[in-house]
Amino acid sequence: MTRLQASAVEARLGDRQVLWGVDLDVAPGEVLALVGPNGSGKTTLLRTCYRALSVSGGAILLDNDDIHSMRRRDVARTIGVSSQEPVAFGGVTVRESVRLGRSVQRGWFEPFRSEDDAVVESVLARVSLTAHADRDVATLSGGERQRVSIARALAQKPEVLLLDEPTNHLDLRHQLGVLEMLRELAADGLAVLVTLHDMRLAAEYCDRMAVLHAGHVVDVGTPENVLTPELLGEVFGVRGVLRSVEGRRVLDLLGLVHE
Ligand SMILES: Nc1ncnc2c1ncn2[C@@H]1O[C@H](COP(=O)(O)OP(=O)(O)OP(=O)(O)O)[C@@H](O)[C@H]1O
Repeated sequence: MTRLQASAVEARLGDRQVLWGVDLDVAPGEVLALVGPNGSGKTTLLRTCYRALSVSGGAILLDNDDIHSMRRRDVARTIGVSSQEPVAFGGVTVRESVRLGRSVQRGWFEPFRSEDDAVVESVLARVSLTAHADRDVATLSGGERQRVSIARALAQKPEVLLLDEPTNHLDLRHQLGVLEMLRELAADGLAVLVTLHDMRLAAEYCDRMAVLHAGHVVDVGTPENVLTPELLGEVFGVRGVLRSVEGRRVLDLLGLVHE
């Protein structure tokens, strides 16, 4: 199993520096939620982690190996990604789109085997897409496409899983379904890094959370340690209280902070 680390990561977009000295450590077996206000750099940090964006300082490490010194293919095999980018343009079925995840693992020119088909069918079932497997992805709803993107990442059987807002567009049942699934994957030993806007879901389902604010990590730790009224006020401009109900964390939001 593989550990993902960001070490003093700096990143630029155009002529703007967007990440400043970011340190992060995602261990096998944990779900780490990356939270922060709009524009704080969450997507940018995720993109540096899978080499979609080069760092301008520091490094992204997979078990102490800098991903920029690794073969691109080894990085792609280790890290599964569900990003905000479209899963496919028209003319590709759900099943074909998910099979692409298998090809990353198997190699593009290797023939498909029956075990690859079994993996594809099992991840389709896991995200409730079996009934839609033969549909063109262009005809799917936003939530169904979101699940295709997650299924494709899972088909890869990655050791590190990165997800950018995986609950976007999902109805309540599927939001909880995806987050329960991330917990199961972590229990299987994956290192899971997930950006989430919904702080209530982040609080309930993650092991630890990292808070980004204007490109800086301002806090990392358990939700109990991080989600203090002070932090919620200073970083998010809201009032809130974290409590425990039947052993689950519940974040109550109590409105905006008024100066
Ligand atoms: N091409 C670009 N050139 C310059 N700045 C950019 C570019 N793309 C994004 N940015 C800026 O970089 C910052 C970080 O963006 P990023 O998308 O990583 O934030 P985020 O935390 O994921 O935001 P959100 O919660 O809104 O999805 C933002 O201020 C954004 O405006």
